[in-house]
Amino acid sequence: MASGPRTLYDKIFDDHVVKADNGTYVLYIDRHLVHEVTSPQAFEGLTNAGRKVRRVDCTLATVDHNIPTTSRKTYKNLSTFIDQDDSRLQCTTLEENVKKFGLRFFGLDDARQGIVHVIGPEQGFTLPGTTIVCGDSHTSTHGAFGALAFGIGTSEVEHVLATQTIIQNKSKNMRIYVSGKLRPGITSKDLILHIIGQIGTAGGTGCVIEFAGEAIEELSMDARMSMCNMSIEGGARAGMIAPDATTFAYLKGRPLAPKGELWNQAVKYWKTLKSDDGAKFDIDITIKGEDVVPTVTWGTSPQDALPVTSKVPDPADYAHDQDKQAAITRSLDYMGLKANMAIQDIVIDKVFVGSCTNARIEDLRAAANVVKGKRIAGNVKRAMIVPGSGLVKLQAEHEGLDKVFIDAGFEWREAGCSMCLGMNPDILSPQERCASTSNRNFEGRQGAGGRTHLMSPAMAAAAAITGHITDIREYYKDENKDPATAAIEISVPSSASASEVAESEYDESEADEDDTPVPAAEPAAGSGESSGSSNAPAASSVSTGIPKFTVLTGIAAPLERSNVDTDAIIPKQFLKTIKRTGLSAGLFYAERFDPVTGKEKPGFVLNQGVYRQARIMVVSGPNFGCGSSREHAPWALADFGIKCVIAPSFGDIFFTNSFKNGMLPLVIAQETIISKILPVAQAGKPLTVDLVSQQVRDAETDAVLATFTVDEFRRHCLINGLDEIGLTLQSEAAIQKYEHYRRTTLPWLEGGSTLVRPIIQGKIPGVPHAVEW
Ligand SMILES: CC(C)[C@H](C(=O)O)[C@@H](O)C(=O)O
Ligand code: SF4
Repeated sequence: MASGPRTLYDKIFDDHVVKADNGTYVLYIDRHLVHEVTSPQAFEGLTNAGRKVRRVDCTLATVDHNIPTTSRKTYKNLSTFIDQDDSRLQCTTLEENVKKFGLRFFGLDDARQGIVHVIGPEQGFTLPGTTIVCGDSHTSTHGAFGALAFGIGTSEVEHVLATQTIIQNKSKNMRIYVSGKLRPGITSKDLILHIIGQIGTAGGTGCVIEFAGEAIEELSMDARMSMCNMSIEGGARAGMIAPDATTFAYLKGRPLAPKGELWNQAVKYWKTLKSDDGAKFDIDITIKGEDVVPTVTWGTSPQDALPVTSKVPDPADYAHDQDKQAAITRSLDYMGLKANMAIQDIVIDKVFVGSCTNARIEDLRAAANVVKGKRIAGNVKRAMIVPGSGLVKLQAEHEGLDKVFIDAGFEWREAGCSMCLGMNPDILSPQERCASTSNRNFEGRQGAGGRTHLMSPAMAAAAAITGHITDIREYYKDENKDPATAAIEISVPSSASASEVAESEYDESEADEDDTPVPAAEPAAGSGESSGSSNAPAASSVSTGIPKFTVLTGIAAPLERSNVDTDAIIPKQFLKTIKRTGLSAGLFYAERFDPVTGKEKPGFVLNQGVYRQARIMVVSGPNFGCGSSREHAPWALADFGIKCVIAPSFGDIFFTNSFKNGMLPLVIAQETIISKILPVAQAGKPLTVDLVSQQVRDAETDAVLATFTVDEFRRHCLINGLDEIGLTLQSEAAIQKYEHYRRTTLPWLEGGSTLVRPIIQGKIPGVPHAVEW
């Protein structure tokens, strides 16, 4: 536990410790969000081990990534609605699992369905001071409420389902203080892109970022969510903002927020959730709010963010930094851009307003205001508005925004992840260029060969009208609009705030009359009994085990790159599986195979000679495995035969995911890698990675090239092949003790009056499943 003045992160962390052992903590998880892509293997693991979901009342599931965003007017069921076989299988598998384990589920016939990070806050499932996880990297979004929210891999999803806890090490505290005010027309999306441009995609590695300062306090909840959403793009484990009056006003009256006396108790506690004066931050950065201008990305990493008034970088200016020069050259080539061209001269083909970053009601209002009374430019082939949830869609329609968009030539879609990731039919064609409000511009992210420019909703809307990237300030000037008020010009009917729409969709008394099978009665708060319940098989603490890792000798493949994201390690089309095996075919797919012929590209290291047998990968640059939480990345490496990756640093979630699969992600100083280890790999010679003696050796000469240390608990689990779920379940008494503490100290987090009992799709009277679809 932290002593002395504590940060917001320290406070929430300390309040959730079930067990501490030498720097390794078992943390209780208050809220677990589940979606179809990262859960099938977790539920399969539970089933195989005969385990149940510990807290069905703290778990909420939906489908979002794989679903088409076409009209649901004729929707009957998931099986008939989704054409793609693998997408359909993932969705129906989730549907079966929520039935089997008795979980709450918002399916496509439920107005509350939407992107997992939009629906949690909307329902009041997300609350200040809670720990929130999801098998999705953008779980950081929920930190906007002063929650400790972070993405996890599928093995951890299984761990949370089974134990309602997670094993954690303490992250570093980082503060990004935004002083002063943002200038008129500048949004939190510009601010977060600006910040990532400054700190880089590895800037927050190993940290939890607290965003603070006047400019942050002035942001609405929707705007705060956009900021925290992208803290993962800054490499952080989580982002958070202290809860305040804005937070409480947003939450009050939400269906799952506490009510009555519990609300008062909760607010009293929530008001204590701020960093103490004198609390120590390991990294403290100040950004001047007034320095932030409309910001867009030009390249293939979120850190390639520049003011819209700038020029595309020139590799010739980076002769002093060869890594950077190579990265810029590669990005320019992929993006089809010329060095030194004005960013505003970049002509676009498509526009996507959507994603968990920017598909909330305020985002749609901002975009609608820009396009009202206009038509999209002739060169824009397609412009899509994809609301973040069914309730955002209803609200927007209530305000007439759908009509504004349709009149301007936009498509008005149903809720889902859509073109943010292209796991569904909404994708870019090769070489198409998109102005996008999403969060990732990686190669192939929105479709193989597609080119993404990240920006705010207002800027994406302006680009749709002008046909090229546009400075929103100039656009507003031409329109004689005041940028300070432009985003809210479209009137909001006072009778229907988003929370009221959300509220109207759920009536607890009606749900109580529902005939949904209820797994088991919830004990009253403070009764001392475990309040989790499930109709699934009883818990088992049998350890199923992971492959052991002791000493590994094998060929090491060299990869001279930085910031290798998990989208590159395994692209989205390979995530549509319900298995953990057979993924090597997708490993580094875009780099290994020609997209048209499917033939191997001879230039990629894993297609060359001895490296086809690689057991180890040696990466020269930092931040390997950044981005998405997909555990498919380590699964694919392991399936290929690579059990150890050596790099100067790793993306947090990839790092953890590797250990859970009996693999070793090994952090070694960059100089040592470049001078001692990489040459052996480049010569096609074998290396030995010895976890027992913590050494990397030249396998032929046995010379020690590097020594290393690995967190003791993780090393112990790897060497002995221990399954962490089995280990954690042995701490049942500590978990029950914590649950008793939680029931008595933080009662608003419990079942009973504040949390609804589990509900199954299509079973709640009063919820407009068919609405106007
Ligand atoms: C599918 C999921 C693992 C992934 C994530 O973790 O971020 C996705 O949401 C993404 O945005 O790439
Ligand atoms: S980043 Fe995109 S794909 Fe991932 S959860 Fe958000 S909207 Fe969905």
